[in-house]
Amino acid sequence: MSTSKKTAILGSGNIGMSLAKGLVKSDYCLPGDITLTRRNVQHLAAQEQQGFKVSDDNFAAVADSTVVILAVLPQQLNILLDKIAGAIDPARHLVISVISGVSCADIRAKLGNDVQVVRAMPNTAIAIGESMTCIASDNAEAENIAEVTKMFKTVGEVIKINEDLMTSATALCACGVAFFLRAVRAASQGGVEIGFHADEALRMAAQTAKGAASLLLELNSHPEQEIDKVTSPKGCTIAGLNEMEHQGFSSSMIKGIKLSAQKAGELYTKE
Ligand SMILES: NC(=O)C1=CN([C@@H]2O[C@H](COP(=O)(O)OP(=O)(O)OC[C@H]3O[C@@H](n4cnc5c(N)ncnc54)[C@H](O)[C@@H]3O)[C@@H](O)[C@H]2O)C=CC1
Ligand SMILES: O=C(O)[C@@H]1CCC=N1
Repeated sequence: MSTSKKTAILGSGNIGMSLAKGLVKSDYCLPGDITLTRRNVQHLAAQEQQGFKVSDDNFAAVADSTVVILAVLPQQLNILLDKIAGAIDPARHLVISVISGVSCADIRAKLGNDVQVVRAMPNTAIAIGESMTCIASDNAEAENIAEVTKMFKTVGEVIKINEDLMTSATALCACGVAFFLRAVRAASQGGVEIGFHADEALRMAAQTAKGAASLLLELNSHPEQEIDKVTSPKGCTIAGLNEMEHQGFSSSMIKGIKLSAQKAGELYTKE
């Protein structure tokens, strides 16, 4: 029997589904502890087969849960909050929002001032237990922050930050998955040009990227420290690296992250 809290994930798209998968894979809870909602439940047939509860009734899903995870798009949120407001009991429910650009106060403005809200910004690597999740709250009790930390720690790393940095965390960590994947894709395309088949080039680039990230995380070192070990004098690494910098490699990554952070703050329109 599961001792986990009944959880409703409202909006089971890319991140909602990845989170559900990750929580079950890590044994945080059983599929039957989670109700997945979506407007068209036909899209959740496979998840129902796996033992998740599925529903298109957000109000009922909230009424049947104690933890409510909001995972719709920012532009879909107000309709959802209007629907569930009557089912939220501040004494019973903890609301967790993974929605970019929406503050805890924005959510309370719709659900009631007493409701405890925690924002969490995971990324899609949550499905395999490798998320970098940032969490923030302006009113949740320590016990609830601890529970959210525990939940997301089962599916990756967790850092608690100030809420005003949440849009920055979105750009660096959530959007960041796409940025690094594009870098791996570009490396593999380069690999094809210099002689490898596409599938092997992609595998080689991905494992190389994983090794590079692991060097930083496991040795606790700085990128330049590790780069210095690769760049032999008059060698081929520094030639390639400097050419990339001449073409704006670091600059384009920095500018992209700044634009994403700005955009993350503009995604939600209060009504
Ligand atoms: N995709 C990502 O990597 C990340 C996304 N986020 C945030 O998570 C949220 C969802 O993003 P995605 O999963 O990418 O979008 P998505 O479009 O894949 O998922 C949203 C889901 O919500 C469903 N939905 C919409 N209105 C609904 C309603 N009233 N009731 C039930 N379901 C409803 C949609 O059918 C869809 O399946 C966004 O706010 C985004 O900012 C946060 C971190 C990472
Ligand atoms: O692209 C987006 O808006 C969402 C938020 C972070 C990742 N995906």
